[in-house]
Amino acid sequence: MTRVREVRGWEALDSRGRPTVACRVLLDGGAVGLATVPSGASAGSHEAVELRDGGARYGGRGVRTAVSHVEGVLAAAVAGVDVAAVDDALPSVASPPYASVGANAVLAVSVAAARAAAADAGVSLARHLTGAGPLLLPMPMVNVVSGGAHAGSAIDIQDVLVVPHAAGSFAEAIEWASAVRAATARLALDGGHDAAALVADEGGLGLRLPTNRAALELVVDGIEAAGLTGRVGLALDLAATEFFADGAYQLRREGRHLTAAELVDEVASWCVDYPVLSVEDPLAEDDWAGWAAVTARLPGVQLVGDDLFVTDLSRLSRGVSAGVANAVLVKPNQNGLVSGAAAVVAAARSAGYRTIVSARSGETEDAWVADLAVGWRAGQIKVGSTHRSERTAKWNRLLEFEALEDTTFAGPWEDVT
Ligand SMILES: C=C(OP(=O)(O)O)C(=O)O
Ligand SMILES: [Mg+2]
Repeated sequence: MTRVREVRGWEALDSRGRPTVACRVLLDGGAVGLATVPSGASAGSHEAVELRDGGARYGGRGVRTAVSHVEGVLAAAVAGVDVAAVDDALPSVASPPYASVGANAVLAVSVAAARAAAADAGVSLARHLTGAGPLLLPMPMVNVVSGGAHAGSAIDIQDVLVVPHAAGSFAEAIEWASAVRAATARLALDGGHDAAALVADEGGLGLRLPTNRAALELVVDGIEAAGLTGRVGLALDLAATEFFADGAYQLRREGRHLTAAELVDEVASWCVDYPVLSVEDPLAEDDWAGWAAVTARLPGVQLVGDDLFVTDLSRLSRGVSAGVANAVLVKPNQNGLVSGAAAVVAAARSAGYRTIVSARSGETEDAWVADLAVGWRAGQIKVGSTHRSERTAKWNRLLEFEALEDTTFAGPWEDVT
């Protein structure tokens, strides 16, 4: 048993230039763990609650109050506690959704403690979580074209991503994704798009295209131009909650207002016309009926609940009981605790749902989410594009594992146990 000696917190910056919570946990014996937490733009309303200061600083987005809770009530709750039991002690101060202390404060302590425990054991966080045996590297989903809240609504849907499903290694998967992004960017420039406006929040191409379908078409053309047809497929994140308003799905770029049934028809037609392997949040976060309809309609497609499940056990079990979706996006800051997100991974796996560990659109250079994806044997990971350092930090962490450790690479859509 190694006890927590000290918890410190401070305000750092994320990739959108907004404040975020950073934390250092120091253990008896000298091991330390540091962590900075990310932040979403298309956040679900059922997520654990970020605490922001309000007022004038940083447009109200300061996190000094959350930091004061890190160094105050949260530090007091874990002082002298076995580092392995930190996640059990944190909820004694506040319970989900952590509105009083801030899930950004709670997660910072939780991740820093997990890192400190790994450091104390002399291993990486991934190794600490996964135990002995080869590390399982996840199949990446890589953003190529961005829209929605990540790209000034250039298109309505949020992400058109690629899945290099035939790649034989993680490094090859990233190389292929990079080739597709480069080819897609070239096609966009040839088509007259403004190079200066290209890079969106997650490093994807923020292209003002006439329709959503045009974005899929362009990336498929990029796959072909890169010579990777049949080896790289598409994944979509509609983030449909963001364009659901007044009882309809508002595709503003196209001037169309769709019912859930019409949107399901639209998505189903994309899945017929393009090599779509995975669709995230095709319906809004509380549209359980629409979700049931899309699940019945597209049994062969990976259907991922992000805003639907918000890395929450009770929402996931409602989905499992209703037979809704077949995969869960796992964002630790939606939950608030590393152990809470791990429990969602375990529950998903026992229900036969796939798991995709995900970063947020507001990130930092910190790469702990890559360690969690490996440590939990999640099978898939989504952290944005191959551009912007807060994205490459995660890919580079996985490339480092592949270069230096005994690893296996998650095959295409391999069911991981
Ligand atoms: C990463 C995502 O976006 P955000 O962090 O803005 O919620 C997502 O919706 O999957
Ligand atoms: Mg999403």
